[in-house]
Amino acid sequence: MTTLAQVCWSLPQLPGALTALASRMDWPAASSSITTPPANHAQTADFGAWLDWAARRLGIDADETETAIAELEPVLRQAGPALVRYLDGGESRFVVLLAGGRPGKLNALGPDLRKHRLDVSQLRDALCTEQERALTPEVDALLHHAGIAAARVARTRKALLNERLAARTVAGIWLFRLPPETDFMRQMRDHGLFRRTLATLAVFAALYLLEIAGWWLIGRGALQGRLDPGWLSAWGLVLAALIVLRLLGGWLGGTLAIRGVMLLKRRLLAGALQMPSETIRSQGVGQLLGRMMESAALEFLAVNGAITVPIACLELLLAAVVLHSGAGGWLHVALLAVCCVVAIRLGRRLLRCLRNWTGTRLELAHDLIEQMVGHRTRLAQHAPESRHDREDQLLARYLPVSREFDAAVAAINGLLPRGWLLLGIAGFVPAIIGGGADALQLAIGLGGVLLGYRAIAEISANLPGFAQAVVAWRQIAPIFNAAGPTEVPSTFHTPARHQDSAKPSAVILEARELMFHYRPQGAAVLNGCGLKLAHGDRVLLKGSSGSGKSTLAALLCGLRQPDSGLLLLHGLDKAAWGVQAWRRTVAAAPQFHENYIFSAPFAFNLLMGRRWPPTWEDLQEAEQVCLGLGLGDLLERMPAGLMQMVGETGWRLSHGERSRVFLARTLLQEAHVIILDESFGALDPETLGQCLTYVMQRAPALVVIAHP
Ligand SMILES: Nc1ncnc2c1ncn2[C@@H]1O[C@H](COP(=O)(O)OP(=O)(O)OP(=O)(O)O)[C@@H](O)[C@H]1O
Repeated sequence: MTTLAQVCWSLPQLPGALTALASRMDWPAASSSITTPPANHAQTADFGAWLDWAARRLGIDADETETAIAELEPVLRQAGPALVRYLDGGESRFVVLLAGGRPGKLNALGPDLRKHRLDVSQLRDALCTEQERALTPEVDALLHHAGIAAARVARTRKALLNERLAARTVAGIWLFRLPPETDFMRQMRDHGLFRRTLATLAVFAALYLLEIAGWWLIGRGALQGRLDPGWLSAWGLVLAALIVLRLLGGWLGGTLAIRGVMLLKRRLLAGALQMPSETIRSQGVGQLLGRMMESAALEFLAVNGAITVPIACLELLLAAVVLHSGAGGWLHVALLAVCCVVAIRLGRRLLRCLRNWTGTRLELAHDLIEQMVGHRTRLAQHAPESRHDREDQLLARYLPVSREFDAAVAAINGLLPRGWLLLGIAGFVPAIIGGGADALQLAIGLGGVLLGYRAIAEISANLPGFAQAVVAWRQIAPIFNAAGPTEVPSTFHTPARHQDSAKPSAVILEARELMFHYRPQGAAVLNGCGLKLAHGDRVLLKGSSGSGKSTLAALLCGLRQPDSGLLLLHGLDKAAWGVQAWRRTVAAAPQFHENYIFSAPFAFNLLMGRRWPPTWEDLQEAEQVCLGLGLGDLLERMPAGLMQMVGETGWRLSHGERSRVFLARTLLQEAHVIILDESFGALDPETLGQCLTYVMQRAPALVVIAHP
């Protein structure tokens, strides 16, 4: 039996373990090199940050999961590929899990680079050892007190420990998953979508063939007067098989849709988060919201019709084969082809109408949101009689377009299936008049017409949804394509902490000859701009409105990239740091109108730049910072204190309170450089004095943008 010691890896061996796993799994950047994790691995956050970096170097995501001990075994069985950390005599040990496994067994990659089967209970016990050890004296005391017989002590102790531990959680399991920005085909392949599509189509093809066989059995038996028990039982068997196949096809199609939608949603979310801020700004909330609503059309199609339309096309092909062998022969096939041509033309018309309708609808949605956001301004400044002029104009444009779209849908739903029935019946006329067809051929022809009717009815019902998805795709493709691989620095940097930068006079941030344009042809907003910031520096940046102060702040904190010039943080550029580490080290509070209080607990609004959920120490520090910024009174007044819901739907903070939350949020980021962009404007002189003193005490290096 494989023991845990045979498959475990030590901390220095981890880079080797991960690269071996990467090449085994064919991860997108499997050949990238990774450095050894920080020696001080007891700090979980540091190790997590290293693993996150190492996984991203190899082209994968590492998601840490925390699981209840009661659920641990099933979670471990489903986890691979994954990394599990446990403690052995105070030392961290790691197990690399591969996908798959048998009941009760895990597939683990050992240091000999071979696959081993490991009992899941061994790993579970190793993960729970520490917690079990802490509980054992208490449980033993209970057993002693209850006078449990010596022979039963071990079993009872185990049962009691299991019960006590069930609700506790275990951390240290990292699941490796392809990131949503990976090539979509690769993701579909890895999630088995191609295999499932083929299996679904194969099941439906078998289903239709069986259906035809069923007709053939019953039709031939009836026409030849041979409906004996043997024929009937064969027909019954075919019907039973049809039910099973239909259930199987439905299940396959359903799971295919759910997996497809999940992948699509992850990708869209990743794309939305990676969209350049300039694109987001230039499109406005309304348009973007409209686009995201469009994605619902794609989802609806995936769940309801993505597989139905191809299956209906398959059915149509079968109908053509059956019709060809029936009384109508080639005439029926030709009539079916005519029906398909009409369907294509109607489909194209529908697509055109839908594009117009969607464009107008999105414009309407965008306008509505603009009106809602600016409602108070409109109430105060817009003459009441002309307040709804624009809405009226948009509605006047929307109504005819909407009517045209409805007519196109009605034409497809009403005309196509019924039209085919008429054509199908007309296709029998020459055979009946000529008298060349026997009853069997007529029956086959009729079966073909009905099969074609079912397929055409299915296509017509799903065509509007299909067209909607095509149009929606044009809307959301930019979001889908915005998700791309992010640059991962070649070396790992331990997350920033105040004390790391605390060497007096050490230069933290240096900018030389920075140049920046918002538009390639426009004038430079910054030209030849330089700055040197050392630990303990306090810099006031002032200048006329529009002179580029906020732009410089955006360059320094890594929100924007300079067109030319040199920007170094602790002597390294942004490529070496990676965007995330850079932005953790240089924190900026945007101007008031660009900052936001989220509808969430007050503590979330304070600590969102550090981590969430918070540790106990985070909450204590957040409270201290609030006291330092004069928010202690507010904390006392809010019934739930730090956990009070604030924002649009919660406790409404005053202008000055908001500005101090923005200050606290930035200070709590543990950055080396703090940049405050006009953060004190809303404060009365006394509070301003208190906040400025506190910020000066706390910030390792400070840049204040202000109009003093
Ligand atoms: N996204 C943008 N696209 C084009 N031009 C922009 C953009 N953002 C800012 N600008 C322009 O760049 C110039 C510098 O803007 P910036 O916000 O940096 O000035 P500022 O010194 O911070 O001004 P203020 O003191 O008024 O806040 C301004 O002329 C502004 O209109």
